[in-house]
Amino acid sequence: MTEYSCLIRQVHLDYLHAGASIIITASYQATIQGFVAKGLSEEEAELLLRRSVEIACEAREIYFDKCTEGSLDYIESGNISRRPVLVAASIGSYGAYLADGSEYSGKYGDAVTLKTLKDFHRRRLQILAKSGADLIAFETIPNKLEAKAYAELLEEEETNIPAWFSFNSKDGINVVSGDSILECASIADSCKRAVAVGINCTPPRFIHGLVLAIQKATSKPIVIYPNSGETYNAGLKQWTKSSGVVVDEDFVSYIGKWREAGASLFGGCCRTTPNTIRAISRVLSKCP
Ligand code: MET
Ligand SMILES: [Zn+2]
Repeated sequence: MTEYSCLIRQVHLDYLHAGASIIITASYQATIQGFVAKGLSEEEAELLLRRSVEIACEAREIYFDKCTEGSLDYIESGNISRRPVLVAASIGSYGAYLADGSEYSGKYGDAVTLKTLKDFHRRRLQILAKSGADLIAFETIPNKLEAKAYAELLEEEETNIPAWFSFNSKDGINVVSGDSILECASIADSCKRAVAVGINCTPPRFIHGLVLAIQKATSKPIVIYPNSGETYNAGLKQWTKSSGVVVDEDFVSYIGKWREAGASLFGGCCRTTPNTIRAISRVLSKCP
C-alpha cells in the first residue's frame, strides 16, 4: 500500500512540476462498492477514499516546500508568490465502477434509475466532501440522469465544497449516451454548488463545437480536458490508436481556439501525460 501511495504522490508531483494548478485525486474508479466486492470492509474502503485526497495534499505540500527552498524571491525577500494549487476529488460515473466501458456509452439500462445512481454515489460524495479536498470533480458524466443525480445529491447533502460537472462525447454534438449537451450543461448550470461545467476524456477534434454549445447553456467557467484522441476498447480493456490521435504539440495548437470559444480551464485526460500539461502551461503563460 505504502509503495502505491509513493507512486501516486510522485505522479501528482510530476503534474505540479509541469505547471498544473489543479490536481485530481486517484479516486475515479475507487468506490466503496468496488472495494467491498474485493473483500475490504466498508471502513477500509472509506479510509482508502480519504487516503486518495491525503496523497494529493501531501504532493502539494512537498511541491510548495520545494518551491520555497529554491525560489529566488524567497531567498531575497523572505516571502514568495506561488500559484495556488487546488485538489479536486474525483468521482467517476457509475459506468466507471461497472468497469465495462459504459462510461463511454452511457447506456445503463432501464433498471438503473435516478434513485439507483443517487444511492450508489451518496456515501463516496459524503466522504470526499469532508476529506480536505478543495472541490469535487464529477468526471466523464455520460448522460443526463447521472448529472441530475449529482445535482440532487449536492443539494440534499448540503455539500460544503463546490463541484465541477464534466461530460464526455464521442461525436462532438451530444454526450456519449446521445443526451443533449445543452440539457446536460443546463442541469449543471442550475446547480448552485457547480462552479464549472465542461468536457473531459473526449477526442480533441470534438472540443471546439462542444465549448460553443456549453456556452449557450451556462455562463459558468468551462473546463476542458480531452483525451489523446485514441479510443477505449472495453472488450480488450485497452486504448487503441485511431485516426484522430494527436501529439502534445497538436494538442497545444487547439488551446487558443478553445480559449477563444470560451473555455478557461485546460488539462489532459486519458493517454495524455505531464508533457501535455507542460506544453499547455507554456501556451497559457504567453497569453495575455
Ligand atoms: N481522472 C480520471 C483518470 O485519470 C479520469 C478518467 S476518464 C475515463 O483516471
Ligand atoms: Zn479519461
